[in-house]
Amino acid sequence: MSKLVGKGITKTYGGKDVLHSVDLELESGKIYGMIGRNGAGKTTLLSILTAQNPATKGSVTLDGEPVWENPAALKHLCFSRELAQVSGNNVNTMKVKEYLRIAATFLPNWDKEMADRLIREFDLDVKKRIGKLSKGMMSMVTVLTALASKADFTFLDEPTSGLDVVAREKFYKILLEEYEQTGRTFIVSTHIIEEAADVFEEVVVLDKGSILLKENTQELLERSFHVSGRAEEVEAAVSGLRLYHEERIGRSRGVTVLLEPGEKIRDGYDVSVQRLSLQKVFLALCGEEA
Ligand SMILES: Nc1ncnc2c1ncn2[C@@H]1O[C@H](COP(=O)(O)OP(=O)(O)OP(=O)(O)O)[C@@H](O)[C@H]1O
Repeated sequence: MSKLVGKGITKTYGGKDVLHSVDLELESGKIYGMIGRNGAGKTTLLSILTAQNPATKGSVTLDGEPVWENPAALKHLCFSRELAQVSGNNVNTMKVKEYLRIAATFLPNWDKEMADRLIREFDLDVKKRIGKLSKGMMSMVTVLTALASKADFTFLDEPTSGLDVVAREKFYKILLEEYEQTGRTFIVSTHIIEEAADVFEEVVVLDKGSILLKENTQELLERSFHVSGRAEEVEAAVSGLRLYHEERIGRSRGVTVLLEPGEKIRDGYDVSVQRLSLQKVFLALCGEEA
């Protein structure tokens, strides 16, 4: 089993730390979801983990070997970021097929057959110039590049942002098929949390440049609850627990709790206890303060 390990990753831009000594271990054979608010540092972290951007401090290793300027390690990594963000004039004037031909030369495990199949599945016109593609078609090119790279650790930054709902479903279906057949590791950052929640075996929550949580998605959902009712009943039921989010309407109160081992919501109080979706857990963790 391979491990990609980031240790003490700090990134400073213009004197400001945008990543604060981040430690992160990614194991092979999992699909990770990375979620965080705008500007949390997701793209920066993914680009550092794949050695496309140097860390100001800290290290990234694959099975103990540094990845920076190390072709032996880099051939196992692929970072497919939004094409709209990387397109310079050179890329914009390229036809899709030229872009893919160049990608194939940079990615040592390129699977041409898979690329051709995905071109058909996404109905992509490879004769079109990148600059003339719609946002969704650009997303398809980046998704296709990531999947056909066959890299052991494949990072996708907002892969579904430009895709319509049909194409998004198709993307997750293909991702799961590929994962089941190959056991490759995928790290997917997304803002569209709910539709991806079932796909992510583990979820990494990044908030203001720090990792707030990295956990099996199912286990996280099993310990996350919303407790509501009359304020005094709720207070008694959750007394001693850490509250992540809180609403008050008149004499009613609602709170979100993430139970730690050994903790429980106290019995015997007149409260409603509900499970939360991943999106609600995320809102409680990264939304307004409790
Ligand atoms: N090249 C750069 N120069 C200066 N600041 C940068 C640069 N790249 C990113 N930043 C800053 O670093 C912080 C994190 O940005 P990053 O793009 O990593 O966040 P993100 O979580 O991917 O955001 P989003 O979800 O909006 O894409 C932001 O404050 C951003 O302005």
